[in-house]
Amino acid sequence: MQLDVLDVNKSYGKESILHHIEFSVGSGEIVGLVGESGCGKSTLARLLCCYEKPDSGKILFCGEDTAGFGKKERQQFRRSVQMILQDSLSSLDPKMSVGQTLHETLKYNGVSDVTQREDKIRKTLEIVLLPADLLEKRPSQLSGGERQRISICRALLVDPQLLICDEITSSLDVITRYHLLGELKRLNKEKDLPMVFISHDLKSVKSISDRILVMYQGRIVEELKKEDGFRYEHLYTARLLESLPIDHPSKRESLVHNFEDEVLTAV
Ligand SMILES: Nc1ncnc2c1ncn2[C@@H]1O[C@H](COP(=O)(O)OP(=O)(O)OP(=O)(O)O)[C@@H](O)[C@H]1O
Repeated sequence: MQLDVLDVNKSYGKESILHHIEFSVGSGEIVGLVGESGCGKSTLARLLCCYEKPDSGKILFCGEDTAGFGKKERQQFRRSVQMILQDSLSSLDPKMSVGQTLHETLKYNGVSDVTQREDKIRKTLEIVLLPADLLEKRPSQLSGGERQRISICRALLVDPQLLICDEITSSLDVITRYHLLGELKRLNKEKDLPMVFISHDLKSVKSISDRILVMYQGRIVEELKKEDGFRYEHLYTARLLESLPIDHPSKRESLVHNFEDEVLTAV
């Protein structure tokens, strides 16, 4: 898998949102994307998934220009590039049990055999560490963390080549958040699955990413690399890092560090 974003620009009406965006995601890489609210992260995510088109510039998926995709190619692309959103409750059908939703996903993607579907769902639930009895429940009967794992499970069912995660941990408590990050990192290692990980939470982004792109007012202003200890030079990045909320008491703080260490040492 190779995703190349080449000089992408995007406006809504007269408002220019993205300016000369350029980056690549290679096989097995996790690329973090951070920036203050409104800087264009979700807009970029929608472009990456082909839900919207850039005004100019190109997005190449495995060397193919996504703008040139016909209906069939776009369908195949949407299967290959799965987006997981923050609000997992609204992305799951409230009238369907979790099991029905997962079966529908596989049916839609051409798996007509029920036994095959059951087998795949069971194996994928194991990956996200969820028990099979959750399949009977409706989304409203699950915790936020369980719903988020179901969203990840649904995305994984179709064997994606790239995951785009947009603020998927922000509504979770700190323990569930770091468990999920650990699972995503494990998946990345086991399946060589590349990800674009968008978040306001720099701690989460640093714990999971190989590289971090820093966005400011629709531009990528800096790229931080894990091998350089995510060293930054831009004043804006310093402000982003320094304005991290430290609103938990010291015991909670040390728990966060322990979980971070766990995530980092488990991989
Ligand atoms: N469909 C749209 N039509 C018009 N303007 C839009 C549309 N979608 C986003 N915008 C504007 O584009 C800008 C960037 O929005 P975007 O949601 O991409 O930012 P973000 O960095 O993801 O923000 P947040 O971190 O708060 O989610 C905002 O000013 C927003 O109002």
